[in-house]
Amino acid sequence: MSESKLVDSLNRLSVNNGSTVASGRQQLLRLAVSNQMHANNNSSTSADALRERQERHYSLSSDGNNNSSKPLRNFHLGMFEIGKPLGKGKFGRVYLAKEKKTGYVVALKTLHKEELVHSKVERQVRREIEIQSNLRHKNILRLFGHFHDEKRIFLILEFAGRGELYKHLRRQQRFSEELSAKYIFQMAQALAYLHKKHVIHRDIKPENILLGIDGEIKLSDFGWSVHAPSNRRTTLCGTLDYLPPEMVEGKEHGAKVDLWSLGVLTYEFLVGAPPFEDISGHSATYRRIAKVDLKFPSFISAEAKDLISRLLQHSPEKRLSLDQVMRHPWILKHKNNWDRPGVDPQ
Ligand SMILES: Nc1ncnc2c1ncn2[C@@H]1O[C@H](COP(=O)(O)OP(=O)(O)OP(=O)(O)O)[C@@H](O)[C@H]1O
Repeated sequence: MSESKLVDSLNRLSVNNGSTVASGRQQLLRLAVSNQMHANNNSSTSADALRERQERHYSLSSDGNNNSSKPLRNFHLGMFEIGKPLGKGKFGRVYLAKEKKTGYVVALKTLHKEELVHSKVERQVRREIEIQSNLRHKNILRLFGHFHDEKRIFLILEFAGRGELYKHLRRQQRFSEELSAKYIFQMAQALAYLHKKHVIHRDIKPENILLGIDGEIKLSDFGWSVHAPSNRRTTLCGTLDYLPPEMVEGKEHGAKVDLWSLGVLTYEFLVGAPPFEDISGHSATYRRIAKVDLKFPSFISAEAKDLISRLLQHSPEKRLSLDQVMRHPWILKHKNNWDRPGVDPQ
């Protein structure tokens, strides 16, 4: 199908054609709820059906062998009813879509091959697909499968009903200590799962986190992630504000980079801006990171300061472990209040 025909079909099939932004959001939440009800009513859920189909037809192995992730002619565009665009990525749009057979709602991400080649990121995308499709955790966005046509690659992703966490943060400016603690605990659980599978994410930031229908964290964007054996990793990647000293200084790095970024994330949730941001430019930010030039506004609690300072340690070995994060007094202090109405952003 050509791009214009696809857009045409989008307009005709739009799940939410012509409605206002507010009612659009409600509509999306309803769809996510319908996914959940679907799941509750069937012993074998639609998500399971999608996954089973994927697993039967994609013999993915974790050995990093590229041939193993070649899509067979299983999924194709005709299997989906395409709905409204959910957002725009660097290499194409993301659409709401429904698998016709099961009625299961997913997010379909399109990547234009030509643009991937032009930006020299084909290997990165292949790695993202290989890594993400092997992950199963409630706080990690599922990649059910992928397929391609002549011009585009399509990723079949779990639909995150409450959208980007970044947007909620910008709208609220900063999160309460309760909500921040809840998110950081869920992030620590997701990272513990990844690290156990020897995967380092390396690009943790609010823009790469989505929220599920119950307001739960869905870590996404595995474009910079790597399988972490014992070899050196010195590629400079990630967003400046979240880079740990060892990467700024071009040294080898391991899973502890994600612990540093978790510290930056905790700070940004509570303060509304990352800790080493410097408007005078990149080299000033680099210098502040290398010096761990950390300052707290007065409204941050002593427990939160303690956790952040123990994560933002220059030396990777000195950073807290994920287990220690999950058992930290700041987390324990707020744990009982997480299910209280009014904690989650609306
Ligand atoms: N699974 C999803 N569920 C709901 N909305 C999504 C989903 N995936 C993406 N979106 C929406 O689409 C937007 C763009 O998608 P995405 O974040 O993947 O693009 P991107 O930031 O350019 O990522 P990449 O760097 O991988 O290209 C997001 O900001 C989000 O609003």
